[in-house]
Amino acid sequence: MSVFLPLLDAHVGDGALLAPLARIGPLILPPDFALTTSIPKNATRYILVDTDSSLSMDHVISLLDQGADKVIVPLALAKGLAGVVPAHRLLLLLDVANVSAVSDTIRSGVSGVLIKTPSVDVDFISSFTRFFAGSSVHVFPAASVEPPSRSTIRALHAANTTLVIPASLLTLSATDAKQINIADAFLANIVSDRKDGLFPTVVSSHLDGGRTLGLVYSSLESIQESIVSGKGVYQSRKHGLWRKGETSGATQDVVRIRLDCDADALEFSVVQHGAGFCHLERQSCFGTGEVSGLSALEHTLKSRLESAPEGSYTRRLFGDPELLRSKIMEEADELCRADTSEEIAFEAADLLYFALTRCIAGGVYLADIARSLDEKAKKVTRRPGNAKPQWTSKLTTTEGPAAHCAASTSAETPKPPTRPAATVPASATVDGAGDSGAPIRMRTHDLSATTVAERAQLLRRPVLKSDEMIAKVRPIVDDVRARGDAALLELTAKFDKAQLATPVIRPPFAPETMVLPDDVRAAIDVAYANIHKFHKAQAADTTLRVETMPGVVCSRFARPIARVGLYIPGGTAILPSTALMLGIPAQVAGCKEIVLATPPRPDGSVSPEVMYVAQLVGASAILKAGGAQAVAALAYGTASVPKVDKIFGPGNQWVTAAKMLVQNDTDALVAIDMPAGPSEVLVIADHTADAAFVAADLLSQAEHGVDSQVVLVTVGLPSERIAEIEAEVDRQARALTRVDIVRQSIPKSIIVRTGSVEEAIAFSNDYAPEHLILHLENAPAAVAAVENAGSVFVGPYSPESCGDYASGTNHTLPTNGYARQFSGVNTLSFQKHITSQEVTADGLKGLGPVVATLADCEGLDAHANAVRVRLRALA
Ligand SMILES: NC(=O)c1ccc[n+]([C@@H]2O[C@H](COP(=O)([O-])OP(=O)(O)OC[C@H]3O[C@@H](n4cnc5c(N)ncnc54)[C@H](O)[C@@H]3O)[C@@H](O)[C@H]2O)c1
Ligand SMILES: N[C@H](CO)Cc1c[nH]c[nH+]1
Repeated sequence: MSVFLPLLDAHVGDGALLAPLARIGPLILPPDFALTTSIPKNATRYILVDTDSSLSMDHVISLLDQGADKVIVPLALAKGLAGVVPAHRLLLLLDVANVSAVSDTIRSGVSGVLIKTPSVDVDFISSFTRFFAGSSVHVFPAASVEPPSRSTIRALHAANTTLVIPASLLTLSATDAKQINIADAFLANIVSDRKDGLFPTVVSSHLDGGRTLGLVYSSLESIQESIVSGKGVYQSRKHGLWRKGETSGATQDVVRIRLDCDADALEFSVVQHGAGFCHLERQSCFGTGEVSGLSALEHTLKSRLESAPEGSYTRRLFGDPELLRSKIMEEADELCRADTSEEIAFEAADLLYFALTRCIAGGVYLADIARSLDEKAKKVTRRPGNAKPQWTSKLTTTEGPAAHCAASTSAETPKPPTRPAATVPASATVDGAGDSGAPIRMRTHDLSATTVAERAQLLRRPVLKSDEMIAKVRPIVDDVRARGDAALLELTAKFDKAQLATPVIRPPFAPETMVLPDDVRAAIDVAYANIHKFHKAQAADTTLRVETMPGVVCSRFARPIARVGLYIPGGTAILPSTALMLGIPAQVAGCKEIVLATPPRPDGSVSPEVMYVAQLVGASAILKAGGAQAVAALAYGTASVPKVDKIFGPGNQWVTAAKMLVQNDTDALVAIDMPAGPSEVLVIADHTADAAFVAADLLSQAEHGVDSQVVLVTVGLPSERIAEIEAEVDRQARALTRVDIVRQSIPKSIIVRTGSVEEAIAFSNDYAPEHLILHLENAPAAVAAVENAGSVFVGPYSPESCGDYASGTNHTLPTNGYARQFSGVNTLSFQKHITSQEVTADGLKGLGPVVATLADCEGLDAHANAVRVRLRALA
């Protein structure tokens, strides 16, 4: 049981308390601060969801999934969560007045309670702990503004309760009338049964599964210093204070300090550096201290990475990632085929050797793997755990088209691993082999039979609520804002699995980073030319001048936005086309700083296609980061990332929410292009439509992401024709490399039956699609009725793909119904307009009295005076 629990909030000063507190027990944190990277990795986190919080049950569960150890929730939430979340992860937040109102069901569904009381009255508190026999009871005197005394902490502990102390009452300095030193609080209960007053202290190795390293002694002074410094400091019975490793270099990082059950001995869990803990230069004072098994392998691999002898096989593996990959696959296969227990152990050992080599090469150690396992064990939401199709299919090596760019790269060029291959299973073959799942179907609705409410429901998109997403991205944005590059690099390692030395690269970009097959380069060049031509024609490069009255000339002229950030998504697909669509108008508009941000691949590189486009559009920097962290870095700038004035580009919900968040922060002083979201298309089809064309158009958007939505609006089509289109969707979908994504997006999509072109267009105008495709007998005539759409594709030979890549129009378009009020990205999005006016003396004689009268009317004398003082001078 902890001696006390600190309650922290996002305003915990400079954060100096965090690491020392994390060494001595769990931290209580508010939800928006709980998962930020400034919380030490070794911290045990209890998240306090206060009574006035609007957090949903799903959100609370997601906090546990993301690694919170426990959540402390009010009664209303506890009622829903008890039985859903394991009791040992759930604590109940209660006001002392409501203690007796807690039902037995709730009591058995939680492992403890945090009770808010006005003050600390130990007798009173003891009287109600019986309601929670067998549970942990934490007491929070919410109104208290004075620090607790050590005797209060002791008394509460004796009553089997733990005191909660807000961070504002805790200090690293000496205890005074306003704050208590954290070591004083931690040691409030400690008693020595020795004459010299010291405490026996067991030192164990955090990395070697808690192996005992030795026995030492601690004093109050040494413990205090260890808590604050995080280094192993003890009390030598002969020489006084002993800072371990001060002379030998064998220092220790303290991960955790614990008191034993009767508070007369301690355990220090440490990471030992140098020759070892023992003065005989051994790991442990008990035995020779030689490590074996996985720890021994880790030691060997680490030293091989630093300096492997010539001819070492491990050295060859570190230098040849392809060989290492093949060996991992081979050994995994052999392990699955092994029969006897001996064979299984033998093959598993081989697999672990290659797997650990992969980890060490990537800077990952056993402790990181253990941490990841622990994090996974904390997840409350379980996945079905089905194998990805390429591992269940008999045909395991089908290469999807995504492999094309890399596959056709010349032999000398290192083959860039294409991200889609890693995240999207290349599962299906053209005949759909390997996938015998249910038909891939949309839901059909007849517009004439729907109520007003049902119609409104059809117009909605299947996206998460933006306020929930904003709450999720806020800690990431705050972290990058506070810690700049350090946070950016950590988040990139976390979410994109790339270990970078620096997040930014600047031109000239190395030619070997842009090596492309000839056909890909030529296609990019044609797309560049078309998009450039169309966007150049949009540039506002002449000054508008209008003489509104004699002698009063008003003008308007455009200037480029100086610094722009262009987000190029990279989670599930590489999108050089988006780099073209954002980079070209920025270049045409004359923006001086063009920062292109995109998530790096796990090896830290950016795809050669995106690199090539970056060079074509004259990017001044490439930020190798994705998600909310990239958006935050662009908005606030870091030591290496230039701050920008406007952020453009599509992205997943993390990107979109972060854009919305920074846009609303006046400190960031940053604009965004539009609230873009998951891709969507609405296709209107009549009797002239080709079923295969229609199906292909629907799927071209459905493959973008699981949250993409596609809508088919039919005009007077009988059921058999609709069935024909549905069969085409199913057949074509099974042939796609991204069939797994389509399987999730298509069922969320709809077919809407209408009786006329007018009815169909009216529905489309209400839906305001990002893309509108017209498969109509007289498609060009229908365009006149289109009121709301991002971009329109007219007639059977205008697939949306042309606009996505190369016809010349832009593909960064408003989604989620925003086409009602936003245009797609265009050259003017990168410019701002300045107005000016020049009024002659005669002009002022005519206009001045009008202005003065209006200023008088508003009671703004100084405004009127600015005119009258001149009119008097002219009189
Ligand atoms: N409207 C358009 O013009 C257009 C064009 C192209 C793509 N898109 C859309 O862009 C999106 C691209 O999404 P994507 O995921 O492939 O790439 P992305 O680059 O938008 O997102 C990847 C990043 O998301 C972050 N992320 C992922 N999971 C996270 C988590 N759990 N916590 C915190 N951060 C997390 C990571 O930092 C990662 O780098 C799709 O929805 C697609 O439909 C839209
Ligand atoms: N269809 C996307 C816009 O919604 C853009 C895109 C990129 N690559 C292919 N298509």
